[in-house]
Amino acid sequence: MKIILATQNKGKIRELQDLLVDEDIQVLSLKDIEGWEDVEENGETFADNAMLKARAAVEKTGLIALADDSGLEVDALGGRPGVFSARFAGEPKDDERNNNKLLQLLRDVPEDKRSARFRCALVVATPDGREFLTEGTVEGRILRERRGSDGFGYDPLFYVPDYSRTMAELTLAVKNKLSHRGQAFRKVIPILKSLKS
Ligand SMILES: O=c1nc[nH]c2c1ncn2[C@H]1C[C@H](O)[C@@H](COP(=O)(O)OP(=O)(O)OP(=O)(O)O)O1
Ligand SMILES: [Mg+2]
Repeated sequence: MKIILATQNKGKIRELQDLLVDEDIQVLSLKDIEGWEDVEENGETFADNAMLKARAAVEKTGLIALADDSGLEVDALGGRPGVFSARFAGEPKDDERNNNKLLQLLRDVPEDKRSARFRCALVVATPDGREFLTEGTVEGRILRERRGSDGFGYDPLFYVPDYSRTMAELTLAVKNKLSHRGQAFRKVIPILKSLKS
C-alpha cells in the first residue's frame, strides 16, 4: 500500500513518517510531487482544512492521502491563533515570528492564565471518494521564553506539565506518544488497515 502525506511541513512529515515506520506502507509526501500548489486553507475548522488538503492530494496523485491540519488554541486569546496558527504573524509563514507574536500578546498574562492546547485533525481520503476524520488534543501552557530545540512551530513555548518539559525538549518518540498528532494518528491505523484489505 502507498499513501501520500498531504503536507509540505517538514516537522509534520518527520513525525508522521516515524509513526508510520512499523506499518507496511510506502509513504510519499508532497515534496516528492512535481508541480504541487498549496491549496487555500480557508476552512473554519481544522477538520475542514484537513479535508481540503487531503482531497487536493488525492486529485493530484490518485493515491490514498493523509492530511494534517493542526494548530494552537490559547485560552487567554479566546482560542486564537487556532486555524490561523501557521500565518499568525502574517505571510510568509514563519515559526520564529509566530512565537514572538505569541510572547508579545501574552506579555501581561499571569502563569495561571496561560493555558493552551494543540489540536490536530487528520483526514484520510481515498480515490474512490471516502473520507475519514480523526482528532487529537494535548493540554499545556505557554512559557515566557523558548526552551529546547527539537520539534517545530510553537513547540519551544508549549510546556507539557505531565512531562515537565516543553514539546521542543522531548524526543521525537516521546512527543509522538503524547502529542495531538500522535493521538489522532493512532486512530488512523485501523482505518488504513481496513483500506488494505
Ligand atoms: O506539533 C506541533 N508543534 C508545534 N507547532 C505545531 C504543531 N502542530 C501544529 N503546529 C503549528 C505549526 C503551524 O503554525 C500550525 C500548523 O498549520 P498547518 O496549516 O496545519 O500546517 P502547515 O501550513 O505548516 O503545513 P501544511 O498545511 O502543508 O500541512 O500549527
Ligand atoms: Mg498550512
